[in-house]
Amino acid sequence: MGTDMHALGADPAARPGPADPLNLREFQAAAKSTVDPVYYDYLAGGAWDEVTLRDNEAAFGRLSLLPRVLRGHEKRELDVSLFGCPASSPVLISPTAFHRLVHPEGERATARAAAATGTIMVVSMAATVAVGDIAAAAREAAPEGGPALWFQLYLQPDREVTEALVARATAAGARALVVTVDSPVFGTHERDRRNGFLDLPAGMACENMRGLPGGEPDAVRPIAMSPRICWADVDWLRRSTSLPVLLKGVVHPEDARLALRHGVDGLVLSNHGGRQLDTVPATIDLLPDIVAAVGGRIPVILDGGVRRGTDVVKALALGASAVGIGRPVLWGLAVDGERGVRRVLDLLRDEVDTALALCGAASPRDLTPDLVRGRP
Ligand SMILES: Cc1cc2nc3c(=O)[nH]c(=O)nc-3n(C[C@H](O)[C@H](O)[C@H](O)COP(=O)(O)O)c2cc1C
Ligand SMILES: O=C(O)C(=O)c1ccccc1
Repeated sequence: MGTDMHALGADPAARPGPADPLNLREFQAAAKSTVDPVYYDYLAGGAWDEVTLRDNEAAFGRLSLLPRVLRGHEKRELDVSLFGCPASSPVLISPTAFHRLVHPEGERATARAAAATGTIMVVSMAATVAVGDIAAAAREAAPEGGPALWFQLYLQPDREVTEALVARATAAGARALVVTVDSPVFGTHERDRRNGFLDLPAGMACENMRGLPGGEPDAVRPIAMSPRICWADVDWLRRSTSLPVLLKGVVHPEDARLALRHGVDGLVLSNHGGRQLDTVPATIDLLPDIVAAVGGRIPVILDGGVRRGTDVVKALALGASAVGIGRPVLWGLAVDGERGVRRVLDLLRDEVDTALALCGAASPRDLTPDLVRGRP
């Protein structure tokens, strides 16, 4: 056959076997059959009735793509650069807690896959491996420098603690700080209540929280979610670091405008994968209003429900600079460790490449809002 139908299978070692997942949803199904059901519920679940959880994915399905034809390009260029960090695709790894729940190597394996594929990884403050050790694993996998790690944090009521966390992330080489602002309290996950999943199993801990100021040298401090956190804390952080500061979880256009006024460098448009306030709209439905509020002054990264290359193309066309994926990374990690995460990232990158070509686009820059239609 003259077409490149099976390009994915060109390397026999990488060729999927008959049972290998072929897309991100099949990775979820494969993970479901191997992960302890209590942990699966923790990862897959959302808050209250899980309306937002479902809608994040469903909303992409309500949008259509209207491709352009005869645009005469040879190859696609998927590379992007965000805050001076080059990446091989506009898909980055959103921060998720507790990777060791599904794989003994935990965040180390995820970081190796990110490094090997040229993907920006946002390390969670609630990682089960310390950020310095995650960075070391990434360096081993891509000794020539590799892609960036960013660090996600919840501003702690005790500023000394936040300062120490920022210092650790900075020392580890993190290139940006992603401050999650949608969690003044922790959302209610009824699946976890039903299952009695309240804490990490013995032998696992939030390693970034170990040995912080005000505690015993080896003690792990609980992560505080504090309703007292306000814009003054963002101003303080902005002054206390030279790293780019992004806010994750801004969904109201007025807050996007406030973020600009407070000198924030970027936004992650996120509803926390439907895990915080339930019934918040799907992020893809909010994107046009947030992009309009920001007016191109800072990048907007979207996460929530991205499962296909067409989802990525829709978000980019509507003005996102990049997208993040949360759960699919955990599914890959659960199924096959580093290799599984690599496969998830490669599959999605290939889908984006094909979807771009089919839209008549040579790069994300060619994607414009007129390519996206609401379904009648
Ligand atoms: C198991 C799990 C843990 C998460 N932990 C964090 C976290 O520690 N910090 C954070 O800002 N967001 C966290 N998130 C939210 C993700 O960063 C992201 O917003 C969300 O998963 C995106 O949706 P998706 O899973 O549909 O791709 C978590 C999500 C999941 C599923
Ligand atoms: O589960 C989550 O979504 C999450 O954000 C989190 C935050 C702190 C600790 C564990 C998980």
